[in-house]
Amino acid sequence: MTVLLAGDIGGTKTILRLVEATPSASGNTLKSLHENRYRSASFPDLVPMVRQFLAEAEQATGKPFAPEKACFAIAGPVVDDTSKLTNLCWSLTASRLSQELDIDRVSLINDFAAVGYGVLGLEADDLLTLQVGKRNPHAPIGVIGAGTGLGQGFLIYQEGDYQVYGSEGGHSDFAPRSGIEFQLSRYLLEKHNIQRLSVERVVSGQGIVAIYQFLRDRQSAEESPDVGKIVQTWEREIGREKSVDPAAAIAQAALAKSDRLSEQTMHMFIDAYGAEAGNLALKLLPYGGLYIAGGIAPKILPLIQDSSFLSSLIDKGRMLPLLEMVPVHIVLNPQVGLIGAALYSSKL
Ligand SMILES: Nc1ncnc2c1ncn2[C@@H]1O[C@H](COP(=O)(O)OP(=O)(O)OP(=O)(O)O)[C@@H](O)[C@H]1O
Repeated sequence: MTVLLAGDIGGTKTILRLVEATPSASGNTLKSLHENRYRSASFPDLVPMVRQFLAEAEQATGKPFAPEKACFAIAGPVVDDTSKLTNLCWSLTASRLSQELDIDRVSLINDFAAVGYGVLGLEADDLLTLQVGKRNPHAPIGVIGAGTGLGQGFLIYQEGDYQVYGSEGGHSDFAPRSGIEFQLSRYLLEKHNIQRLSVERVVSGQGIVAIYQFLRDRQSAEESPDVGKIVQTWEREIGREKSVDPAAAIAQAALAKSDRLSEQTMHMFIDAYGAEAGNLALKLLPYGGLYIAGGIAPKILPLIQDSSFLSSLIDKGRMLPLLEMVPVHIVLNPQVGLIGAALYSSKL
């Protein structure tokens, strides 16, 4: 039996989990021992957070823990086991963490690579299937997920096992497909005074707000006082810590069908999200499955199921019959990255 430490480190929150790994016929059986979540910005570095977590775990269970292996999934690029987090002033290297935390083997992986490992460890209940398709067990698997940003990754079957690859696909160009999407693209280029538009600026939480502002500014529908107030508060707080979450407010108003502008916003967002998932599918032909992860999809499930998500995903002209064969699943388990980090650490 081995004690592992898994972490999912985001710009906003970090979740840490202690896991017991027991060898079994199918590899390792993992059992969660203790878990906690922390506000990332409340700590100057990961080391004091892990020390506090281990002390809390000891207090809660009455026994001390000394993990032998650890894997941290990080929202940002990881190069040579080193990462500088995008939205935090943390600079992490596996060797320093190993030394300061006294953990033999430590690995840092990109958060979307962790989601990639995690999809291999999901149960049927963790998924909602949008399209059954025609699954090929050894074909590539694609992973895409809108949250604070837009993550993309993929898995390729090699030598009897899937190898997982992160990517920076969320930073590829937004490809408008209709008059209104071209107008949105021009609006954002001019607004931010930029030369090119990443798809992440549209397909993410910030994208929901950006689409809302675009539709509001062109007076596409009347603004409701409730949602309008939240968006205006957020706009006043630019460059400061935010006290409101306008993407959540817009999505909730759309779900409740209480605000036409929010409904139009979510319709455009979901259309663009589906289209980008389809772009990833065209590049990978992921007959092993296309997994829609990220924090947003499970929160807007009825909208995704009832709207144009799947039709935008497969509607790629002559390629439609190929994309109809791709199994498409929404990942409902928000801890898929943590599951992936635990699985990865068990193999270190
Ligand atoms: N109900 C909701 N509907 C739509 N978007 C939402 C909702 N609640 C939160 N969001 C948006 O989801 C984004 C956060 O996504 P997620 O929960 O996946 O976090 P994350 O990307 O893992 O971030 P981090 O790890 O940095 O905390 C934010 O942009 C937020 O505005």
